[in-house]
Order: sequence, then structure tokens, then C-alpha cells
Amino acid sequence: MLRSCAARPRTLSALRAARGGAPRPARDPGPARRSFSTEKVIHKDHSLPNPSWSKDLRLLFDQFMKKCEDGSWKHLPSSECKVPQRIHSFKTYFLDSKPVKEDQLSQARPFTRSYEVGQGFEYAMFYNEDEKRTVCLFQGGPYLEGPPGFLHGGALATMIDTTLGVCTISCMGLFMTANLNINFKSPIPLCSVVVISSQLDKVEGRKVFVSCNVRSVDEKTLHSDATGLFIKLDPEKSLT
Ligand SMILES: CCCCCCCC/C=C\CCCCCCCC(=O)SCCNC(=O)CCNC(=O)[C@H](O)C(C)(C)COP(=O)(O)OP(=O)(O)OC[C@H]1O[C@@H](n2cnc3c(N)ncnc32)[C@H](O)[C@@H]1OP(=O)(O)O
Repeated sequence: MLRSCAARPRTLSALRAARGGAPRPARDPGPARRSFSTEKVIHKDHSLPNPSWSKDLRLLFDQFMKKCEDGSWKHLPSSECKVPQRIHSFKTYFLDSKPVKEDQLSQARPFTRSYEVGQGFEYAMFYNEDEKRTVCLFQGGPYLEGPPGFLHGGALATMIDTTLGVCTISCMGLFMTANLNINFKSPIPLCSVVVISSQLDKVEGRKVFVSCNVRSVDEKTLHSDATGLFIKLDPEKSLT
């Protein structure tokens, strides 16, 4: 089974094996989560079309890839392994002296990239540097159900948080969400596609103010609108 991410051992048993210790039998990762192993790894970009994508999602993806041709928009790749440098600086500056246990940390995955294909968050992000805008094309899978047949509000909040978080990409430094205000206006049918259009509104010192709306593919339904406040992390301050 080919797995993504850098070719470094990803699990504690792999770390042990790499050091010649007896590997522990792999734990069953459970049905809904991808099982990660240390066989040959390749870098997998989860923001590219896969068989679980609906026609709507593919069409929108193709439209946005076309917008990228003149360089005004950029498709943002997305794998389950995090951006090593950013993680390194985050861990160097901000994780306090009591690091999270190694075996737990080695199992860490971005929440939105840890479901089996098609069952959770299927999405692609595009960024426009000049307009300071991020667009997320999102299809919420069957494991994200809230009210019967509709998307869970927390799943939408997750994608709003992530999309707004990416909006801070043009500002230097690492940011964390300090405040998220979400209005849920119209429920989102499960497995349907929505467009999260976000923008950077203003920057005041370490504070970045962002906002977005969430619309149906035909733009006729406003599902949600939200504002967010992201704070640039101060290396002089411990997070915890
Ligand atoms: C994201 C980092 C990851 C690194 C690696 C990323 C790889 C990237 C890859 C792919 C993109 C994916 C993107 C995902 C995005 C997800 C984002 C999240 O879900 S983050 C998790 C949830 N958020 C928390 O757990 C924060 C908990 N809160 C804190 O840690 C602190 O409160 C923090 C850092 C936010 C601020 O603490 P202070 O001490 O640095 O700053 P103070 O002095 O308190 O506030 C500064 C100013 O902001 C105002 N402020 C702070 N919180 C406020 C609030 N809730 N409402 C209004 N104003 C607030 C204050 O009043 C102050 O304003 P005045 O300078 O005096 O004008």
C-alpha cells in the first residue's frame, strides 16, 4: 500500500524497527480512519479529484484550475503530512517543555485529512494573493452527518476555520484562531458541494480579521456566513 508523506518512519513501531527493536503489532486504526504504514511512501495530494468527487465538485475544480492559468489564482496542494518547516517552527517556539507523547504525536494527522476517501472532508483550496482571498470547494461526506441527511455544523465550522486560517497565509508568521463567529442560515444536504469564499479584511498588529460566506454551487442559497480573528503567535509567549 503506498502511503503519502516524507520517507521517514511515521509510527513508533517503525521508529523501533528503524533502531533494530522488535516492532509492536500494528493497532487496528478503525474503519473510518486511514491506516498509515511505513512501506514505500509517496507524497499524495488529497486536493486533487478522486472517484468520490461529485460532478459538481469536479466542474468547480476545473473552473478554478482554469483561473490559475494566468497566475491570478493558485491551487493549494494538501496532504495528510503537515508542512515540515511550519510544524518545526510551531514545535520549536510554541510547544512547551512537556511535549505530547511521541507515539501520540507520530499518529497526528490534520483532522480534515484523516478520513477514508469520500467519507469525510473532500475539498480543494485556491488562493488569490492580490485579492487576499481564499476559496474552498467542499463536499462533506457521509461520516460528517449532523441532523439526519444534513452536514454537522461542527464539520462546516472546521472547514470555515481551516479556510479562514489559510487566509492568513500572506501574513508572515504562524497564526491561531482566537475567535470564530458563525451564522448557520440554511442546512447543507449531506454529500452536497458548497463554496466557502473568504477574504482577509484587516490587520491590526498581531490581529488578522477575516470573513467568509458559504454558498451552494448555483449560488442561490446562502448556507452560512462567518467572521474570524486570528492572532499571530508571539515566540516570547508560551501557548499553554
Ligand atoms: C494554526 C497553527 C498551526 C501550525 C502549523 C500549521 C500548518 C499549516 C497547514 C495548513 C493550514 C491549516 C490551518 C488550520 C487552522 C486551524 C486554526 C485552529 O484551529 S487553531 C486552534 C484553535 N485555537 C486555539 O487553540 C488558540 C487558543 N488561544 C491562544 O492560544 C491565545 O489566546 C492566542 C495565541 C490566540 C492569543 O494569545 P496571545 O497571548 O498571543 O495574545 P493576547 O495578548 O491574548 O491577544 C492579542 C490581542 O488579540 C486580542 N484577542 C485575543 N483573543 C481575542 C478574542 N477571542 N476576541 C477578541 N480579541 C481577542 C487581545 O485583546 C489583544 O488585543 P490588543 O493587542 O490588546 O488590542
